[in-house]
Amino acid sequence: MFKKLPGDEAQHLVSTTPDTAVVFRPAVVQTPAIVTLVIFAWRLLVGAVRLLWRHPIASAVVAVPGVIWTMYDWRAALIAVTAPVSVLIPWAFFERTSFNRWIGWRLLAWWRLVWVYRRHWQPVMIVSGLGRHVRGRDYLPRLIRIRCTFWADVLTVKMISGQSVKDWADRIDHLAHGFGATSCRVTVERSGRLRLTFPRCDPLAVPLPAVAIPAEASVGPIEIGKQEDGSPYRLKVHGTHVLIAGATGAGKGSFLWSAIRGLLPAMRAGLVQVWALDPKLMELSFGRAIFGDHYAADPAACADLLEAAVKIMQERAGRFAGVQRNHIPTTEDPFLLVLVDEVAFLTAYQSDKGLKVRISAALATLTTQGRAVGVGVMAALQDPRKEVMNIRNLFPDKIALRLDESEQVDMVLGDGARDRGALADLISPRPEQGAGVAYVRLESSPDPIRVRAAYVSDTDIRDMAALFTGDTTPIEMGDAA
Ligand SMILES: Nc1ncnc2c1ncn2[C@@H]1O[C@H](COP(=O)(O)OP(=O)(O)OP(=O)(O)O)[C@@H](O)[C@H]1O
Repeated sequence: MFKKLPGDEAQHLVSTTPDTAVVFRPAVVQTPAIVTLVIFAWRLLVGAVRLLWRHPIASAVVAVPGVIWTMYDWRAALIAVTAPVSVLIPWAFFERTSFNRWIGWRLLAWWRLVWVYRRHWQPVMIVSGLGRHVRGRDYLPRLIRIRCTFWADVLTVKMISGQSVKDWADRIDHLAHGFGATSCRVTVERSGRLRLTFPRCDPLAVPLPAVAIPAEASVGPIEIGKQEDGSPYRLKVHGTHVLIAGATGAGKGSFLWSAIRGLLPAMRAGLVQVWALDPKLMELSFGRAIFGDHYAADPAACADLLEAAVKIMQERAGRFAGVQRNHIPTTEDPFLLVLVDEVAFLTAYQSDKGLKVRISAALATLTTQGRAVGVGVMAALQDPRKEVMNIRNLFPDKIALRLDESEQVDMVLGDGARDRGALADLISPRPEQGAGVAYVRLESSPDPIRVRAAYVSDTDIRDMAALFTGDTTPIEMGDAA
């Protein structure tokens, strides 16, 4: 009835645990020496071919001088080694960027692969639970490729069949500490393959000066600052709504002012109007001249301004219906951006119930219907809890600056954002290091990206106001306020 297995059952097994597995001592088969030798020779051959295939350049670096030495003499081999080195050293010193692109980052990637990732791969995978050790065999995710950039190691990994992205996202802490990095980000490359990013340094640790005012009038995307890979970070404001959340002093103002700065030429050309709601009377009042009549600070004036924006929106919707589905900014129908600093002052913390209802209704109407007709809302707030901001899900694009608690990250950026590496609660509270640093999650991508907004100083704002009000022709404003 039972199939007989090779080997002996271990006798006299004493256990007090009822479900102890039955242990078999494996049968020992004597292998002839020649078979073992053939197996080892075959493995050596396969290993050599794989080495040549995977690392042709490294193999050539070692093999070519050896071959020259054998064919000629050691002097020829020495020349073969020193000639390229005498080219590489000046190249590395004087043309660092191209040297790194072609040689430096590849060498570093190889070194990091050998010294960090391959060495620690098995223990990190097993201990974190991403790999399994079953009956003496390791089942590990495969490390397919490693690429180094100036700030991070980027690994391509093939998951074990049956694993999910969440399995990895839940273990970013294990991975980061296991491989000696401060954090780890997980993104999906394609089905079954993940990209893990381990930062080696923080390229956003230094404050950025304000971005130059664009020469051309444009409604965006507006250059706000930098991304981690050094490329400019551009924020879309036309055709969306943006929610900016951050603890006090996190640098919300730099996002608001960088957006205004980028839109300034378009404002001068009459293609954009920025309406400012400044209930704290601090942030936006500084450049009040830029907003003209479309500035409100006390809650009643804020409600009026928002309702005026709703009116414009509805009038446009009536006119555009059946004629056009997307808004194109013109001087007749400019893009209208409603900026709200500390929106909770107008909603959750508003003691006048009537005003609170009017403001909440106007904001909800603008965020649900405004983007197709060229009305956008950009709102900043400190506390992202639902009871404080119950319409936060109506903002397609979200920005999380430094937050006080880890739970707030998903409240702002949406479910799973923190697991994927948006560690907004760990952004440095030191202004020079962390103010303006944020994780952005766009409607179009589930992967949060880390950016830093440029700092628009008081002098920059004063210059912007002077530029806007100085030699410009007055801009046609809507009949609000
Ligand atoms: N992008 C930035 N780069 C460097 N430093 C910045 C940046 N943004 C702001 N700071 C610094 O951080 C300080 C606080 O910034 P800011 O007032 O914009 O924060 P906030 O989030 O608006 O705070 P609050 O909600 O209290 O108004 C600024 O005075 C400035 O010194």
